[in-house]
Amino acid sequence: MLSVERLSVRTGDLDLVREVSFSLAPGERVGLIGESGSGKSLTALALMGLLPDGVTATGTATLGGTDLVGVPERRLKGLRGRTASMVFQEPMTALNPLMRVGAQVAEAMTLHGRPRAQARERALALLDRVRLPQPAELARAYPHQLSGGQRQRVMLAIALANDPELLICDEPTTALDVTVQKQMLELIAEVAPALLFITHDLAVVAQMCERVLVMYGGRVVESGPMREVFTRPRHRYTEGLLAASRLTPRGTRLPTIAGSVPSAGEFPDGCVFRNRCPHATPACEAEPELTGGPHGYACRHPAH
Ligand SMILES: Nc1ncnc2c1ncn2[C@@H]1O[C@H](COP(=O)(O)OP(=O)(O)OP(=O)(O)O)[C@@H](O)[C@H]1O
Repeated sequence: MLSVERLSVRTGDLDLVREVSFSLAPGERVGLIGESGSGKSLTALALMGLLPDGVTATGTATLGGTDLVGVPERRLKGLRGRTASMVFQEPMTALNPLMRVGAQVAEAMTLHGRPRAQARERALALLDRVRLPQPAELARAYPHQLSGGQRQRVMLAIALANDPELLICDEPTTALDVTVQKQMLELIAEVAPALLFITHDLAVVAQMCERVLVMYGGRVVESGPMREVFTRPRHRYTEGLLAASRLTPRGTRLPTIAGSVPSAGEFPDGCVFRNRCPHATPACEAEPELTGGPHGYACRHPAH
């Protein structure tokens, strides 16, 4: 569905993203990870046609047969939100502070030609879909009257407004506290038609995605099924990322998020990362034989 081939992004004669290729099938969730400055955001912005002035993309990217790279801005405006939609890290800067949030969700649809009354009605349905309480009341609020988590849900409602084929999330939960972050991730996993998920947080990617692309210095240096990349990293940079992360390969099962994570069947013996176990306690640490398992990963603790 999304097919990216040799996508490069440059400014002047400086290459910022180099020949990135990948594909993403309908319903698939792919993580894009890598250290700060590795080119993750520019890759996403290139797919959205939202690169900053002076920064250009070459190569090809098609989504459902529609070209995304090298398309004039006038055409892109009509496509954006219907092909791919994006949710950014900081919703306060993306929302209009002077406009009620319901009107902002509705505007995303009227801009694409939907009649005003219909758009208003659907805006309420979307606010409900992203599990905002009392949508009719909430629609009349201004962004500053909402919590960070609620604003991020409004952004998600806007992103979903025109039934995109692909949702791109760039660190969508970094600014949220842990409990709100978890709820938001569950919601994204549930509503995304297909997902390209950008993050620094390997634990989050392990939870959300089936496949992962690792970027380093503007290139994709490694890609593959999440489990493979995280348990048998081939690139030294990925090894370093894993070592520096909270993930340690001595674990138990991932908590289930909207059925997206590999089931115990896909992970022989429930083999995954220890810190993803919702029940992990210091007692498990004290009893290594319970966390050993045949692969060195499966948690055998009776309480789990
Ligand atoms: N407008 C711009 N002009 C010139 N260089 C830029 C521009 N925007 C980004 N860059 C550079 O391109 C590189 C990739 O940036 P990008 O924002 O894609 O990284 P990232 O992996 O998303 O990082 P982060 O995780 O910090 O958001 C960086 O070296 C950055 O400094």
